[in-house]
Amino acid sequence: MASTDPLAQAFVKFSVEAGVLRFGDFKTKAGRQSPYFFNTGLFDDGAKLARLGEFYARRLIASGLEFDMLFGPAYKGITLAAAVAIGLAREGKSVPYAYNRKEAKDHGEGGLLVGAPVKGRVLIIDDVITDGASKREAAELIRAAGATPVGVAITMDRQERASDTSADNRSGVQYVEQELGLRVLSIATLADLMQFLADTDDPALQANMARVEVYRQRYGV
Ligand SMILES: O=P(O)(O)OC[C@H]1O[C@H](OP(=O)(O)OP(=O)(O)O)[C@H](O)[C@@H]1O
Ligand SMILES: O=C(O)c1cc(=O)[nH]c(=O)[nH]1
Repeated sequence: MASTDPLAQAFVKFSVEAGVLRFGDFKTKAGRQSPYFFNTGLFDDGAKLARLGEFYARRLIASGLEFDMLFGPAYKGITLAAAVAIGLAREGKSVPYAYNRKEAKDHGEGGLLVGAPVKGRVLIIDDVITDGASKREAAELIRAAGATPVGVAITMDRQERASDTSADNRSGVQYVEQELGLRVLSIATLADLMQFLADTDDPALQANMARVEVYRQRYGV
């Protein structure tokens, strides 16, 4: 469980300070009461978005994963893919990016896809994975365009089972890796979050550790 990944630790700290990673009582998409929630939509100004793009870019470059372009699934993935494209360009790796509309446009240039032609090895950029259904849809869109999805980059891997009702005990990340054959890169994980709580000298933050641990024991993978 211990994590000493400096990029992940810096990212958790940044996310807590930005109010994106919060502690309290939150309902997840799976219907669980979670003691923490990561709301990527709260990277809501230019400085935070620029830093977020930098974190993704550094994680992607460190991973060694080879890709030709980025794809951001609507809606949240659109902004994120743009931020990552800028972050990568700042690291000296400028790549094309594209995104989709949720509803096809029937006038002007028309269609579902916007941005660079979708071709080659495509990396999907999104916020989180819950059960992986929307990543499967994104991968299908990419394949339908004649390109090859190779991975998904997200902010935080919650490392918890996707469902309480299915016999499948895997997390959404494991599903995407094993069933869709895509590599998943996350800037940080639940393990990184727990390490941050263990190390912080802020007692108010550290007080959340016990509840997060209970949650992890119950739902963690
Ligand atoms: O495990 P997954 O099936 O990938 O689900 C997770 C995705 O679902 C939500 O987005 P949603 O598709 O609702 O679109 P949004 O970006 O418009 O909120 C969420 O923001 C994730 O991106
Ligand atoms: O499970 C979810 O729905 C979920 C959890 C989380 O921390 N962040 C998020 O955007 N969704």
